[in-house]
Amino acid sequence: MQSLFDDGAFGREPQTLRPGAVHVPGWLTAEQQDWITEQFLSWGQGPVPPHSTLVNGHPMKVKTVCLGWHWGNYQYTRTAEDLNGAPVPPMPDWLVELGRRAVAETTTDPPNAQAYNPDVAIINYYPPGSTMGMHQDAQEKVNAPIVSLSIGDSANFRLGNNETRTKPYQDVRLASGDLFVFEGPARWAFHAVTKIYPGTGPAHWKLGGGRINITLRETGMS
Ligand SMILES: O=C(O)CCC(=O)C(=O)O
Ligand SMILES: [Fe+2]
Repeated sequence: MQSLFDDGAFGREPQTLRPGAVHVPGWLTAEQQDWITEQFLSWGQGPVPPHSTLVNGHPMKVKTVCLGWHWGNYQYTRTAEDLNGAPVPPMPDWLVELGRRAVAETTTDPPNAQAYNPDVAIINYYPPGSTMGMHQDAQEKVNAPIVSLSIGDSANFRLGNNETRTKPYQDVRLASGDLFVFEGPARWAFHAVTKIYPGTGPAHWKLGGGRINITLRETGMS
């Protein structure tokens, strides 16, 4: 596993959409994507099962599991209060390290990377045809970066402005293995996933269809 995430395993050029919003295509190798997919399958075994979080009283189309903290009822808790009450598994060290490396490679503010200590991972599975509406990641109490990793079918990711759910926004296609980081002036950007492109995932991918997205965040809570 150590060698799987060694120096040299990463390498594509970052593309800055706007200050603080950086896309790195193909950041994860096929082997890393497969390994993370195996972890995804084990996270799905519980103790908190993949579930549809309620947003504005409606179940989201994505199925979610969390590490570190549970996200539900617009708050972070250590147990899944809105589901089975089970404690959330801890954040694995390798995921914290991966997040730090992601920030180190994309930030314009290098001390950010050293200081980055994500304590929650939200792992979403998008079934074919699903979407996620415009929202801000707003339940965190600190300004630390959001690190997003995508595996499986490609998606249209919409990066909006910081104030409204409407234009101006920019669309970017996130493919399997892509990294997206939003920090600093883009940290509180509204964003959405407007489309999953069926049949675009890697041939080797164990899940076949759909998409996994992992976001790493700092809650600012203890
Ligand atoms: O799936 C994505 O690319 C974004 C996910 C997201 O915005 C979230 O989990 O809050
Ligand atoms: Fe989000």
